[in-house]
Amino acid sequence: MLEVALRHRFPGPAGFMLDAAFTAPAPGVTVLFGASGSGKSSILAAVAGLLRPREGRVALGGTTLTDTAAGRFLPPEARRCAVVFQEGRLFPHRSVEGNLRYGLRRAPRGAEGPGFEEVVALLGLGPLLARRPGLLSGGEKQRVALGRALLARPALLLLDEPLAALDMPRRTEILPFFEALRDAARLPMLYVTHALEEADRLADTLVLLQGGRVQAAGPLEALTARTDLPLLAARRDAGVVLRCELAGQERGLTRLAFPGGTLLAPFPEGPAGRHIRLRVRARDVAVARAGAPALSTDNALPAVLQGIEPAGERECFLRLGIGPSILLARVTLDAVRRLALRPGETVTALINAVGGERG
Ligand SMILES: Nc1ncnc2c1ncn2[C@@H]1O[C@H](COP(=O)(O)OP(=O)(O)OP(=O)(O)O)[C@@H](O)[C@H]1O
Repeated sequence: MLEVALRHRFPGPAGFMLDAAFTAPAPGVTVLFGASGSGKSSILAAVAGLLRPREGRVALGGTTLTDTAAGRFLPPEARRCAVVFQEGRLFPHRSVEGNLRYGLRRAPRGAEGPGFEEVVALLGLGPLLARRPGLLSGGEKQRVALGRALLARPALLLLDEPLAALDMPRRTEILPFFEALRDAARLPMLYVTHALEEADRLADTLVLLQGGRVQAAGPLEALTARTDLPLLAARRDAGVVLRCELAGQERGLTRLAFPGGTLLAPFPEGPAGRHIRLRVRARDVAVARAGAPALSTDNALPAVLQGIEPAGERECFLRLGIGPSILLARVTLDAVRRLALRPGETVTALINAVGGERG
């Protein structure tokens, strides 16, 4: 378990007030998500020991890193936290291998963790070992920085917008490595981002921050199914993240199985059983009365209308239960009236998965 509770006012007449607390399972990826200036990096700095909060407690597993009430503040170098920043901060005069071996030398004696070969294979660094950082792309640099951090065998990996300096193609290229790391390393990670796509793909736990406070924290899927959190629900791409398994091809589309049903989507083919996450946007879901004629949508699933929740003046979210899974549909109040929808009844959920994004 990672426990964070901080109260800190930065100096200055209108000094920013951080007043944030959350707990998250460890190992696991905890994503701090919020707009610029919401306090994400300050929390990371406090966890790393780079910021000494006025009041607060930070603990990981059985180890208390900060406890101001007890006068405890472990210095950064005693925390076994490795940090990866936006720009990898590699040693320019050392080769990739030299940078990685530097990480290995920093590993505490007896600390468990992946070995050199394992990290090189996990992050695809083999062909780069002899190169100097100056000759690497931004994405390659970040993979090396990640490898170096891993080899120091940290108890906690802190990632401060590690993809923010990369363009979209590079991000797409490197995200699978972060996913592989999440799945392979039994390591707690605290990941700062303001990109929802990264949260969708990597988070086990999501912590939503606004103005230095935690708006909500909890499992990713549960938070994306809430309609009362403007940080998520007011977005154009508001919707639920479903954990799916690839289950073969059909009619030129990929079958994605999730608890309670399956969806067909134009998703890249992959080995059956592979786990993926799919964001099903609320505006890509509509409802029809059960037994309605087939439409152009590829997916029509029976669903229980669990609730009708406000979304602005003229629209609302329909909460749809499909087995144990929840989907949201964003529809007009007029549609609710026309169909005379009532919570508790069974409807047909029409899901246009074309717009759903891979995650
Ligand atoms: N050392 C400092 N002294 C004074 N104010 C600070 C200091 N560090 C951060 N702040 C202020 O605290 C607030 C939160 O900053 P922080 O960097 O934690 O936000 P963030 O969510 O990580 O933003 P970004 O996504 O832009 O990095 C900002 O208003 C910032 O100006």
